[in-house]
Amino acid sequence: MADRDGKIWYDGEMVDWRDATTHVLTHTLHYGMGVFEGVRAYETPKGPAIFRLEDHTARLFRSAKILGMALPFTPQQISQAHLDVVKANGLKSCYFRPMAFYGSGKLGVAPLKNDVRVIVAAWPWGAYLGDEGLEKGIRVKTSSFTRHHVNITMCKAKANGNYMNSILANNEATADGYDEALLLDVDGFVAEGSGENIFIIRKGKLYTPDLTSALEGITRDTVVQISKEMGLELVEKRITRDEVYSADEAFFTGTAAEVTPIRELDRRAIGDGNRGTITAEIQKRYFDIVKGLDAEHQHWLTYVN
Ligand SMILES: Cc1[nH+]cc(COP(=O)(O)O)c(CN[C@@H](CCC(=O)O)C(=O)O)c1O
Repeated sequence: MADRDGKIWYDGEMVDWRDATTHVLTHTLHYGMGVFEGVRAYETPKGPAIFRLEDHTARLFRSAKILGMALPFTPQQISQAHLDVVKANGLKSCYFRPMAFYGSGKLGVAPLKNDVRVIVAAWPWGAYLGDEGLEKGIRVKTSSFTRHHVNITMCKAKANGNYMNSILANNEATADGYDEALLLDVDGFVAEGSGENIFIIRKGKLYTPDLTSALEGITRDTVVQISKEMGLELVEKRITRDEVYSADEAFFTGTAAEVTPIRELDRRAIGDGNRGTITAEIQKRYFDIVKGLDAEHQHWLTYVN
């Protein structure tokens, strides 16, 4: 990634990719307290459009508030930075990484004297879990790592350090030949993927875990809206791993993962082991919306030009 061309928005300035660096004594590099987002822009008939930009910016600020970080820019400035980065790099579609971190200046646990730095980077990024995964579904393993207890770290903050838990889970799953991990909460109920929320479908009803130990996903919220428009009953409840085993369909949602079917959990085929029909419909509606092909959901799109 470091050898790319292009520009990155860094503390209010557009800098060359290679110059977007930080000191090795950057506080967040040592202690992991920072906040970030994953946002996507898609190519639409009216040019690039950023999906639910304001919602992502709002979550970035919510995450910072939860951690007690004061961001040195307004939400409007951060949202505008996304638009500027697309233009500066001439991107038609992309994945954004806005991130706020404590700079160098003082090491020691408390970052009180460290300035907060902010970047917005963007690059082309295809299917997070692979094109084949989008079409045929992915193989998932229940992780031996438990999702954080809600009072050990702040699960509603999309915080850099939270992702050590996700990395451990994802690394374990992929090392064992799976595509992604599913994490259980401290009580053994399904929480979420290492970077996604999860839905299951049984007898035509949609179920998703309540948000106790999971990130409040924007894609999850989009799918909740889509399911209502499809007339599907949606139940938010505690879900056990064997309810996933017994499901007719299952899928992950996330900005990076989009809507990725799960064809297998722990070597149990979900349904017939293929992308389910309801999943396929939700996935199609999702992609029509993000690609500007759905007139009813233009309010979720911020057009760059
Ligand atoms: C733990 C977690 N749970 C749920 C979600 C879904 O949230 P949303 O994108 O708002 O629907 C994400 C996003 N994971 C982001 C980071 C992936 C990565 O860093 O790699 C993403 O999908 O961009 C998570 O990281």
